[in-house]
Amino acid sequence: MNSLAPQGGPILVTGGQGQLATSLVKLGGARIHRVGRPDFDFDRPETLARILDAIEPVAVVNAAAWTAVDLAESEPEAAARANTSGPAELARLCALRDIPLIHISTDYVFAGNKGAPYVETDSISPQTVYGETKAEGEKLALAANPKTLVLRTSWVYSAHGKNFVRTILNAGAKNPTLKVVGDQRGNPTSSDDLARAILSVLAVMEKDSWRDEFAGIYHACGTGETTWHGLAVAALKEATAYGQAMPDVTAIRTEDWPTPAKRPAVSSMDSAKLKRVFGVAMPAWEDSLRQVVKTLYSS
Ligand SMILES: NC(=O)C1=CN([C@@H]2O[C@H](COP(=O)(O)OP(=O)(O)OC[C@H]3O[C@@H](n4cnc5c(N)ncnc54)[C@H](OP(=O)(O)O)[C@@H]3O)[C@@H](O)[C@H]2O)C=CC1
Ligand SMILES: Cc1cn([C@H]2C[C@H](O)[C@@H](COP(=O)(O)OP(=O)(O)O[C@H]3O[C@@H](C)C(=O)[C@@H](O)[C@H]3O)O2)c(=O)[nH]c1=O
Repeated sequence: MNSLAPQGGPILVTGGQGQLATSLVKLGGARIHRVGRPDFDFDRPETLARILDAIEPVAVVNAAAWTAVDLAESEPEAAARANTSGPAELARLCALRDIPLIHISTDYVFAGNKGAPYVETDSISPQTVYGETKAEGEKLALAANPKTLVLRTSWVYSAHGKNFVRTILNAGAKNPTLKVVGDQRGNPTSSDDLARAILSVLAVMEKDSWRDEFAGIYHACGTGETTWHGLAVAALKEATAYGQAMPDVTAIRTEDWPTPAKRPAVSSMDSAKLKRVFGVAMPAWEDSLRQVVKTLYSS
């Protein structure tokens, strides 16, 4: 993978203490300038221009989002400010300043019934408020700034922040039995891998200068697919190397774990375009999971 040249202007990363923003800070070096609330707040759109003008970035990565999938069902306006109108305004302000924008989106824009990994040209059909607000955000960001790349990722986990892997490891440490949905499939993605991919994309964009064909949608998720049950079992097995007891993990059906938001059944995505255009290959999710579990138990 390409790495970002140490010289060059600042890269603005939104998303505060979130998973991806934290990985970008950890891996991106001195050029990464992370912002979060209250300084940069999609609920207060006037903060956006203020930050852009204070930092004068050469590129922006928007890793800020409303990611509470179930809560979005009852708080659609707040979710839309973070995922739709906020990113649209950010894209508009970037366009006025001729700044490329990498905007992060999700597999939950898809219905989950294709029966094969989704490619970028497949039609979207979000089933949740979170998915709808992200889908609208993609569309408006692409329309507002001709230098927008939308990177759709999925099932993001890391040693920091709130994510399914950490939730399951905590639950497994306390309970001898767990129940996890085994009929939803997707591609687990390490936030460190996603950060490395984004840094490589930025490096190519800088080295080659902007080309119009860079703009558009890309899928960027861990290689290989599994179920939430498969991910839970793999994480818990890795943790046994660090003295954790292995609980009994039962695979259940979606209807046996009722949630306000209806998640897609199979939302796997094909990341081949990212490799084709930027030379970026996403690592196998099992290898990255091993690293994350190691980090969690060594810290
Ligand atoms: N997590 C996942 O499983 C997946 C995530 N994605 C996408 O990847 C991107 C990064 O996700 P991830 O790092 O996991 O998310 P996190 O939930 O870890 O972090 C998101 C951050 O966004 C910030 N934020 C939330 N609302 C607002 C707002 N109104 N204004 C400004 N900032 C806000 C918060 O930062 P603070 O409060 O610190 O300012 C929060 O820490 C998002 O676009 C998400 O939709 C896609 C697929 C899967
Ligand atoms: C914690 C837990 C969850 N589940 C189920 C609920 C749900 O169907 C599935 C996933 O759980 P979560 O709610 O943790 O994951 P969820 O919030 O749906 O994760 C999603 O987040 C957003 C931000 C994205 O963009 C998606 O790519 C995806 O990562 O697992 C169990 O079956 N057992 C459990 O113990």
